[in-house]
Amino acid sequence: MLHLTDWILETLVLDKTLFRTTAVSVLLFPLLVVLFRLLLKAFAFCRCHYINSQRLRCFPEPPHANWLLRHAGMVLPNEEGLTEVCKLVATFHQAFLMWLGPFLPVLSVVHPDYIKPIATASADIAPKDELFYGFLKPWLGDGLLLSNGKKWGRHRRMLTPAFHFDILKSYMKIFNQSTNTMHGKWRKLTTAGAVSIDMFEHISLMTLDSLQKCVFSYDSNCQERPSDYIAAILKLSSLVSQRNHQPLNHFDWLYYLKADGRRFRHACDIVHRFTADVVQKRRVALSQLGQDAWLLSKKGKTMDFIDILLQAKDEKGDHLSDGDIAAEADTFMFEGHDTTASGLSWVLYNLARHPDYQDQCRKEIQDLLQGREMEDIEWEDLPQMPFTTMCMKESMRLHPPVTAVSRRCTQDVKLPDGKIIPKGNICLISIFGTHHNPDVWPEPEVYNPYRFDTEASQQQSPLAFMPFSAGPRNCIGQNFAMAEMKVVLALTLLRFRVKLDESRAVRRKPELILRAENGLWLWVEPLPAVS
Ligand code: HEM
Repeated sequence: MLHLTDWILETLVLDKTLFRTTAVSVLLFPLLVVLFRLLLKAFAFCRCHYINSQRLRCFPEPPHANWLLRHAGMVLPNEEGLTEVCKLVATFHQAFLMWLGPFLPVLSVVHPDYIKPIATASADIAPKDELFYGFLKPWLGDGLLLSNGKKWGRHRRMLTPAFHFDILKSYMKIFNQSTNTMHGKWRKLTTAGAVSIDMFEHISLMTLDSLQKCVFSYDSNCQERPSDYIAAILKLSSLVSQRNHQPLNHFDWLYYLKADGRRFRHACDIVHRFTADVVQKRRVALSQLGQDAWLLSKKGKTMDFIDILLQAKDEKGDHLSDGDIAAEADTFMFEGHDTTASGLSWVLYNLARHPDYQDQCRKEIQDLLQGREMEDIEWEDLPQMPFTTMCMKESMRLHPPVTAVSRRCTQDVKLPDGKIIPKGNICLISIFGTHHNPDVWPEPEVYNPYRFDTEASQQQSPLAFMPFSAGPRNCIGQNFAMAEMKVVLALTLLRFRVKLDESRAVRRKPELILRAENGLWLWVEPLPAVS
């Protein structure tokens, strides 16, 4: 009996041990598999990284800041950072490789010959890289700026007619009106004489006002009284710029826990609600009236972007969805306001630094408008201000509103000297670097509008000057922007003189667009009307 009990106990103990051993091995096996897979992945990653690093060795590298961070933090988004870029470009005339930490190489390209194969490659071979634009996604969705592949191609074809000259022509009245509103404010501010004004603040509001009218036919009167929608766009632009420079906030889960993340969500909601509302109401009107009656109702009125996008059709005759139209409208509002405001603020700054050129522009515009009853700039006037246009271009060379665009090569890209950019790498097409490259533009820091006279321009590579980028993904709004900038600049110089405010140092600040730290302040002095 005793013997039997012992046997049972022994068996039980044995079974328990066996059970434990089996349980451990059942758990251990998948763990080992996972570990093995991770090891394989790490090995594959190291191998790829090694091969990629070897292939990238043909590109020169500036000295590392330290062995771990390598070049990270070497080019900061401030005045010193831009000075550093100029030094790098003066040393490496075509391209240079920088490592943002041990594993992320970024090839900066600063010469037209090197830029050509990347910028003109098909949008599939050199798509946009998300690293620099990712934070805009919750706001702009799959609009033209952020989409890639087939969707981008279809939308680009459908949206191109929206920027046809016939359409842009009808926006001239809006550009004149919005400028007049801004100047009305300046007149009030300068009743007692010249005052110092932050160009960015005033001009950004004015470009937003214009865009809201061109995109939605909506007059929020935002230049004179606060508008929730416009405040939300300004908030979103500044939050995205801040987030770019705060590495911890790059993690979505952390960012949206913080106050800034919540502010971002709230501002996105305001913007999306406004856009969706306009699109929906317009869609209802179109379906209630029918295409023909709806078009008839628009006769004699300005067709805004929403109207044009509602009618846009692809090759199969399919229309854009409401969501697609909203994303494109939000993209135009974002991409069109700060860029144009930056271009305008910097040209006024450059003309304030060069009063002789400012006078020459003013004379050109006075001659153009001489004897006219209305002080309006007409569509036909735009080609009639060659010197003013040269000054604008030279300003966008020296202070490009967008300083760089990024691409990720999905195939090896061959450069003219035989070097290869290996597939998978990020290329930063440095617009600022190219515009400041002494090999491309002698004495690059000198503001000289004559670089853009007809003869000199013909001798330059078309990629030496590319404020609007180049190739298939260039700026779709460049003619819109040039027309608006010419109207605003011409009317401003006609009515005001701008001078440097020596008490406030101007320090450049490359964010999503090129700004000035603490604003760009100029003295604005009203001019007597010329009869
Ligand atoms: C001075 C003013 C402007 C400058 C300097 C400028 C510059 C640029 C640049 C450099 C790009 C290329 C971005 C990239 O490749 O990552 C771009 C793209 C774009 N721009 Fe502009 N822009 C200006 C005004 C405008 C305006 C007024 C609009 C619309 C109303 C606009 C709409 C767009 C859109 C939708 C894209 C994306 C195009 C695509 O990827 O197919 N831009 N812009």
